[in-house]
Amino acid sequence: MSGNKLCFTKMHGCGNDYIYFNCVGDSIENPEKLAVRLSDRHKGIGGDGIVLICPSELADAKMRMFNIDGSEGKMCGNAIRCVAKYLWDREMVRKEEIHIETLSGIKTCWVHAVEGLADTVTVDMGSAVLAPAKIPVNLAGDVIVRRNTEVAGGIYDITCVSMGNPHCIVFGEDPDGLDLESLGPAFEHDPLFPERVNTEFVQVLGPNTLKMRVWERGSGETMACGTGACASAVAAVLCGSCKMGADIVVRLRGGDLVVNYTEDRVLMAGEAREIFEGSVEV
Ligand SMILES: N[C@H](CCC[C@H](N)C(=O)O)C(=O)O
Repeated sequence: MSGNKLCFTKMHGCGNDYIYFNCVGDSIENPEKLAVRLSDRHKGIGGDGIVLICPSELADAKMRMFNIDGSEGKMCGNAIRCVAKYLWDREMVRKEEIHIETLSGIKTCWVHAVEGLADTVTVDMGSAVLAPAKIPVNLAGDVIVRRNTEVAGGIYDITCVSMGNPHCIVFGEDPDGLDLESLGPAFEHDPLFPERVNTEFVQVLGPNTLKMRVWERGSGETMACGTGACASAVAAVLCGSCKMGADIVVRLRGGDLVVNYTEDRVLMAGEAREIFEGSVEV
């Protein structure tokens, strides 16, 4: 540890909680290592990873996020809503549209405020990417939709979508009955996915309503995954269970997200919550 103290803000979106650092003034050395140490729920602050809010020459701010294992995610749906809230609440950015640079491009956020503070945020998550090579997944074909595949030590019908990060969606019965501790890593580390994968286990509850559990690449099971909710909604439309252009409610362990998938973009809306601030020796 360098011995200096850094201020942080603990925030979550549907229970997907991260430790946020305002790097507009400070830079952080070795965020990969910091993510591992501070995410520990017993010896650290506790969280699904860390998020750096950095200056950007292309947008209002730049978001970098690191999973519990220190790997950097290219996009994070729950975190980007919290970054928009952070910028709005502190009057760092008070605009109708807030543009945030990520490793998967610049995303646009719209803040919905209650008594002057951001309550929910809508994000234009960009287009869903379906080409296997761009997800990436080592399977042939134009798209992977309910493809019967040998993976994770069994045979599953999988659908693969990228929302700037890789997702594998498995439809079935109530996911609460699944042993994610063994199933999750088996998918995450299957050689089918050269960059590993986030895996969503989804039950169709009714028209435009899904129930989802997720095993995240680099973080394990989380209470919610924004990009995963988007990928699951896209997959459900591709499989004919949900309608393109409809508001699809994705029920996650930590709360609900609403996703609207059209040909050219995926919109996601959900809560963004600030829990506490603190300082930590880094
Ligand atoms: N574990 C993901 C990043 C976090 C995504 C998730 N927390 C979200 O809200 O989108 C990855 O390595 O691709």
